[in-house]
Amino acid sequence: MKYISTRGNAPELSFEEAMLTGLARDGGLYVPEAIPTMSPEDIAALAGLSYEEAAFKVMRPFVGDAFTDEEFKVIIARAYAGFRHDARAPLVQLAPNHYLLELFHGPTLAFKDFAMQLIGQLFQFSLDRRDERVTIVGATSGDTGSAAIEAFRGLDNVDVFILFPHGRVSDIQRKQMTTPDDANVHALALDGDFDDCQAKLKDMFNDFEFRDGVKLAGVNSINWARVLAQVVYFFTSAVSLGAPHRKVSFTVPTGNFGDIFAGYIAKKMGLPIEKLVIATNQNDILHRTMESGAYTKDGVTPSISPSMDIQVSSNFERALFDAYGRDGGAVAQLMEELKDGSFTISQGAMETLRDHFSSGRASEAETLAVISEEFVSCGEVLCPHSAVGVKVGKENLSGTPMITLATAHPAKFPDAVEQAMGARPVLPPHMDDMMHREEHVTRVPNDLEHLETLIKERIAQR
Ligand SMILES: Cc1ncc(COP(=O)(O)O)c(C=O)c1O
Ligand SMILES: N[C@@H](CCOP(=O)(O)O)C(=O)O
Repeated sequence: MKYISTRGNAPELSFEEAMLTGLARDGGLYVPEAIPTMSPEDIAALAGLSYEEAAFKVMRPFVGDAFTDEEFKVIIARAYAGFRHDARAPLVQLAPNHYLLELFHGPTLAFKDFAMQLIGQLFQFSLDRRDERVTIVGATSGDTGSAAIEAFRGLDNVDVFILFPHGRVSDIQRKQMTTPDDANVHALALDGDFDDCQAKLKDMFNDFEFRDGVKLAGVNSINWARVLAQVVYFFTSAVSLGAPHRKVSFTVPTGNFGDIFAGYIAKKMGLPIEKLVIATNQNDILHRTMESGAYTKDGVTPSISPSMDIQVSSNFERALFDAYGRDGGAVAQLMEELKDGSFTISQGAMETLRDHFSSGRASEAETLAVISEEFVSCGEVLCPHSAVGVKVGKENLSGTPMITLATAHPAKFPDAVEQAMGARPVLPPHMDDMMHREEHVTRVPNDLEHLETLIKERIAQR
């Protein structure tokens, strides 16, 4: 299995190399050269397996010879051992034909744990075997950061620097990132929004002297392994509702487009998915793009679903790559145009995108209303991101079962939930003293040179 860049001008890599490399050297994102498929019989055979067993079967073909079967099984087992629900990703019913996939039972209470816990194990295995060390820099709008810190804290051969937008994450999200006191964890509060954090991260990858000097690695969904791990729960949830004999649809609260892209990969692998619905908050660039064919940046407005406050949606590039017939030159051209704020997608590519994806948006008032309605109607307390999904999912109900992804635990966003339903959700016991823990954080300007210098100094001190 080889991995190629969406911009067509970087070396082809193995799974392990692509995982440790992060961004391709031409600025693109790695994708498999070909998507392995599963037959209806293969998919049917997932029924009754544990989450870990299903994960092995779904991901194995992508991994090639990087790990033996036994090694990969041990890695998967360790990754999910810390989840607080036996099913890992339980499905609950909200209404006739509408289901909620709870993805917040991992250690940091968001869907990011599914991939990050696995990546943490994969990195440890690879780095130990190669006797190497890396510097991970991550950009976060709130959830990726804490998941990465949890997965890599305390390791000798990894430093983790997390850039988060100062003042634009919830208090709990910030505390999750700033209270670990491990020497290899560095929380950096950047003066800017998430797009600034992600842009700086990509600038670091494109500065080859810095990148090679610190051995930069990425654990955002830039990293293919992140996307791959997220493919699994599309299979397990669909199979539990009757796939491959019955089609299902998914609605995915979307920001950086990694999660819904994982659903698209599941579909390409053979999972019978009728619709993949992109659900956006008021930062609705993806919804506007699906309607108009023009991807136009419009500034980020802070919302009550802060993890989705994104305008430059990194993984959309992977979808464009396929929609343009895997023409890396065409994608590179669009990304060049985006530097001036927008690009227009060709009619043919838009038709391909619309074959797979539809979209919707939820305003702040609609998000709050859904939190309250679902609590009253079925007792489910939604986080604001999941509520955006449920609102859009409801609008797309048909004869096909709809699975909406619940991407975070409501207790990560107590203010919004309290505003909606008048009560504050409770943190799980392992986090209940979170607000009283001491914070370790450095405020940083939105400046590449400053950030690179700081990172080099911190590494030198270790
Ligand atoms: C809670 C939550 N929901 C939804 C999203 C959006 O997911 P994606 O960026 O994969 O589109 C994020 C951020 O990634 C998130 O943290
Ligand atoms: N919402 C994310 C943004 C980064 O997304 P990623 O999937 O590329 O890591 C967050 O919570 O940080």
